[in-house]
Amino acid sequence: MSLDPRSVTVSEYPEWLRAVSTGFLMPFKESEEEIAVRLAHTDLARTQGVFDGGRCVATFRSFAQDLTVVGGATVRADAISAVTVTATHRRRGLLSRMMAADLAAAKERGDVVASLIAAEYPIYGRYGFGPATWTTEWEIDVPRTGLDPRRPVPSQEDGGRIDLVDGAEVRKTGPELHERLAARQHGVISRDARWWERSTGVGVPEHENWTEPFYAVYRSADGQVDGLMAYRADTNWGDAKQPLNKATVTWMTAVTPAAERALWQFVCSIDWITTVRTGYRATDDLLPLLLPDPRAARIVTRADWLWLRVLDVPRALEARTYGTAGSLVLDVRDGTGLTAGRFLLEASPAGASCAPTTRSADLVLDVRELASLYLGDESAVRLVALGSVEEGRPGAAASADALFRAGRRAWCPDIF
Ligand SMILES: CC(=O)SCCNC(=O)CCNC(=O)[C@H](O)C(C)(C)COP(=O)(O)OP(=O)(O)OC[C@H]1O[C@@H](n2cnc3c(N)ncnc32)[C@H](O)[C@@H]1OP(=O)(O)O
Repeated sequence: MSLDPRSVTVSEYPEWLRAVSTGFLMPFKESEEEIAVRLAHTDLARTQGVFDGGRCVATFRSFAQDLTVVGGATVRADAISAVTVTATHRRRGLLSRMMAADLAAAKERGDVVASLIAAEYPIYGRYGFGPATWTTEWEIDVPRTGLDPRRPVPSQEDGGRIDLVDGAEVRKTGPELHERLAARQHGVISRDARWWERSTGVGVPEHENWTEPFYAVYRSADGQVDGLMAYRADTNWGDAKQPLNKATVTWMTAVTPAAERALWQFVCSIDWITTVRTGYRATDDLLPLLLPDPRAARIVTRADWLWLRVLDVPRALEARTYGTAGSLVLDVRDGTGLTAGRFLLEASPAGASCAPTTRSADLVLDVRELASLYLGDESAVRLVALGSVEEGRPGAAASADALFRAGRRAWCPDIF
């Protein structure tokens, strides 16, 4: 029997969902109601499966996403998720076929990039994806921070205030705050209403054992919500009756340095809390330097995060802004032919134009290296040193870095 990827029907969807669980090595526990909720949020035309007899043995889905690029504009991304091939059917090319079908449809639709969070580093480079953002998690040894436990937070001079709020308040104020973050932070992706619901316990399946976090909101002196933090705490006490509780931040959004400072110092000031785990943050997060002793924050995770695949070089490069004015000829190699070609980029801090050219190339690179350069998070000079980008003109990589690099690192706060 031929094993061909195809879109999944409504009646096949529960079996498809079971296969996703199997692929991710998780028991399948979804109730009929939970399956119906998931189905209502799934575009079956973009949900692929491979069936062997009655059994689903491969899964893949994509959905529309907006990605903030350098300068604050957004591009439409083909967000890829739920990629699995059951162990019995692996390494027969099923992922490659599902990926090819999805990327071709995304190109046809006019999506500018494709995006995903890679389970393992070696999987997606062959399809033209490259790591475009990185993430870092810290663990803070609170007694070592140098923060004075006798003082209130935020400090009286700040004028802002922190309040604990409930999930309904988070659903009300969170989306606008995220929009403000997206307008200033490249690498941020759109969140739909369901993200806010699930993050506050609405519609979370019982078997996920969700527990309500604490939500802290920071309001500036003029009453504007500039930051939100969700955290949970454990109940660890030492043998000598000392509190040794750990707070784990599940997510934190702040759009001003004052909000960032106040929320981090707040969570580090809660009585009993001796350890704070920050969750996945921007690699250049202000956090360590907001503490009197930054070494109190120890890096526990540093890893690639959002991977991109450029589908339309001119539109991708025209959407972002650049650090300086200049031009660059990029010879982009793309094994699939989706967006190969030689392009002249004429860039400036105000914007750019990009079009096919016959001029000689300044840089020769694969489309996956372009993905890593796209949000300014990788250095062309470094990629030349690694042998993965070739200079057609001496000094072209340094010129590319002057154009592409941004003042702050790219950061994607979400997983999908
Ligand atoms: C966005 C997301 O959802 S990330 C989640 C990805 N899913 C998982 O990690 C779940 C567990 N793993 C799996 O389900 C599968 O092994 C998959 C989806 C990673 C790969 O599916 P397969 O059908 O086996 O891949 P396929 O046969 O198309 O392989 C294509 C190529 O990638 C290579 N490849 C596939 N998976 C891996 C891997 N994990 N590590 C290294 N190489 C890999 C194959 O060797 C093959 O190489 P070749 O073209 O040189 O011959």
